[in-house]
Amino acid sequence: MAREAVYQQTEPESETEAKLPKEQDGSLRPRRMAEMVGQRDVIERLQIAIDAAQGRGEPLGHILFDGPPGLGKTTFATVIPAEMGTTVEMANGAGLKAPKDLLPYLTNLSENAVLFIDEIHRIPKAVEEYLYTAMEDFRIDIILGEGVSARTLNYELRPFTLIGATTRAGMLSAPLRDRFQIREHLGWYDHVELCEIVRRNSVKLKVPIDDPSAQVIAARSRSTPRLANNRLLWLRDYSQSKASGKVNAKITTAALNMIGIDERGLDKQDRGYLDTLMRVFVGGPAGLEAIAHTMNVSSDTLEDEVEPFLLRSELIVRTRRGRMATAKAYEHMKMAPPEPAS
Ligand SMILES: Nc1ncnc2c1ncn2[C@@H]1O[C@H](COP(=O)(O)OP(=O)(O)OP(=O)(O)O)[C@@H](O)[C@H]1O
Ligand SMILES: [Mg+2]
Repeated sequence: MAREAVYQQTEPESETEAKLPKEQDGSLRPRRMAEMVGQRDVIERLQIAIDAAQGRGEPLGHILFDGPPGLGKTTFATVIPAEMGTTVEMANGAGLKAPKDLLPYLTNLSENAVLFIDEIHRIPKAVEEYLYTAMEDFRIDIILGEGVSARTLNYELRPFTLIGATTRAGMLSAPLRDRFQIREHLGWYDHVELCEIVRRNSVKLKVPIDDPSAQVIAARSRSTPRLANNRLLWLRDYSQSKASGKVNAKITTAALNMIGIDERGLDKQDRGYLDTLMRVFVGGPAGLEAIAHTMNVSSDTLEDEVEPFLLRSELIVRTRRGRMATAKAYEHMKMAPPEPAS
């Protein structure tokens, strides 16, 4: 069961568990921009900005990355400081509950260093307001005391670059969003790019993968590098324990079938969603909350992690009255569509 949680990214039960799937492939994370696969246009624009900032001896403008989980936001936030030859402080929006939580990060930053705030949409308004002056003027105003005895201390910060990452760009307030000079949306990876990531990482992991096996993994990784890495890590374990270290397309397919990942890359949770929508709600329309309650998972998880891929694969559609399963979904799940109401 613990293994399933790692490889399949099922609904995390706690903060620590939530970190597990992400840290698992830490050793596979590219260290430099040149090691990254895909996102060519993003990389090209960033390289221009980095060159220009370095030429001027100034910090890079603040950067906001948005996009679905596992596409490289944190990776960019770690390779950019490496390219700049500077250091990075890592914070998480969920941990910055009050302005005082932000202070140690801001005051620790060395000149032109990077502050990375992951899940930046989760910072509360009071913290956000501190960030405004920090981002614009490299200054923070700390209010000490209360009422009539309150006084403001102005604190000069060393120039720095804020890199924010979010899976929910729409939840960011306009004033915060507008303070980022560079905004990049990370999109899905194509089949060729995923094959390349699998191939490169198989070398790092010393898994002797052939091209057909890499294709099987790529096809079942939902256009997401993190999932490709997780599938590859599982394949390594599986082949060591079941196939004396040998890997071919048949072994790869058996390994992925065993953890419930089908030929479209859907996992148990995705199929659970389709099953709920098709069986319990007779194909829909059904509201997100109702589906989430029936499945006993949070609606955020469904909206962020399950639905984007099902929508993109045209297995479900979102209508004004709720979610509906498509004919393609019935075909994929090998279920008979409901009789049309007469
Ligand atoms: N362009 C890339 N080239 C090669 N590997 C990549 C690339 N982007 C991501 N990866 C791999 O995918 C893994 C997940 O990426 P990353 O942690 O950067 O995603 P993320 O966008 O920050 O996701 P989350 O929203 O869940 O935090 C990385 O550890 C890395 O190994
Ligand atoms: Mg991340």
